Amino acid sequence: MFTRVVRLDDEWDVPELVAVRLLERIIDLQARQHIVHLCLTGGDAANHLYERFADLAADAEVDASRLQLWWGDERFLPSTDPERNSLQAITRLARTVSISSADTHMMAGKDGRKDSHEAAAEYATELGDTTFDITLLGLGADGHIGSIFPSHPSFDPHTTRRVIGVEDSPKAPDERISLTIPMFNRSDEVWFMTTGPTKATAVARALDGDPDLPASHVHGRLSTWWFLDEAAASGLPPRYVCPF
Ligand SMILES: O=C(O)[C@H](O)[C@@H](O)[C@H](O)[C@H](O)COP(=O)(O)O
Repeated sequence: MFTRVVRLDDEWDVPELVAVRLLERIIDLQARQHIVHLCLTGGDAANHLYERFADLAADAEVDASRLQLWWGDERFLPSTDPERNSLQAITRLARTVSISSADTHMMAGKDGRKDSHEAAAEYATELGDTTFDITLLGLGADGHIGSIFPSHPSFDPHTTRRVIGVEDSPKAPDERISLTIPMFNRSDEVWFMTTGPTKATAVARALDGDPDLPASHVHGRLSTWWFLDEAAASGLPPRYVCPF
């Protein structure tokens, strides 16, 4: 297992580069296995990626029927709420990727459910023994990933649970659903996409292994990639960052 840090010299390059690499990896994986399982996330960096990926996928040989989309976390809102991570991703990807509902595994919306814990239990059942080929993650300025926050009950690197309900989230909305750190770590590859100066300290602390940050505990079974722009990489020692 290895970690690689890739620095790009312009914020807008990160979504573009990750989209190109993601397309290449999916095509490469689909040449070797029937189904590719992707675990997506929410946030601005992720949404910019989905836009770029849709641009590229229009002319590429991605077989959407052999692509299963999962989510690492979700905002616990009514299923039609446009603020939901899954709806923001699908709205962008479906522009050119013919995703069928059978291949998208969205975390449940509020819609009459008691709470996020009920929705988390449903997702754990749907997951079964599924593991992901690639998990995409953003990074909060506080070092959160998915909906796992520092100094918060959601943050337990040793839990045996795979999916949890999250209350009193420091990032709105206050109720969420999230895969746990051990579940993220069952992914073959974990890709972090992070841009902007507000993330520089969290990036440096995570790559330095600060145990108080959830991001420090997340690693792919085979590889972990950090795709950073200049500003997000600005807190790293020169030895750490190799231009792509
Ligand atoms: O609900 C969300 O937004 C995501 O679960 C969250 O984990 C996001 O990925 C990070 O907060 C980074 O978000 P940005 O890319 O917008 O900074």
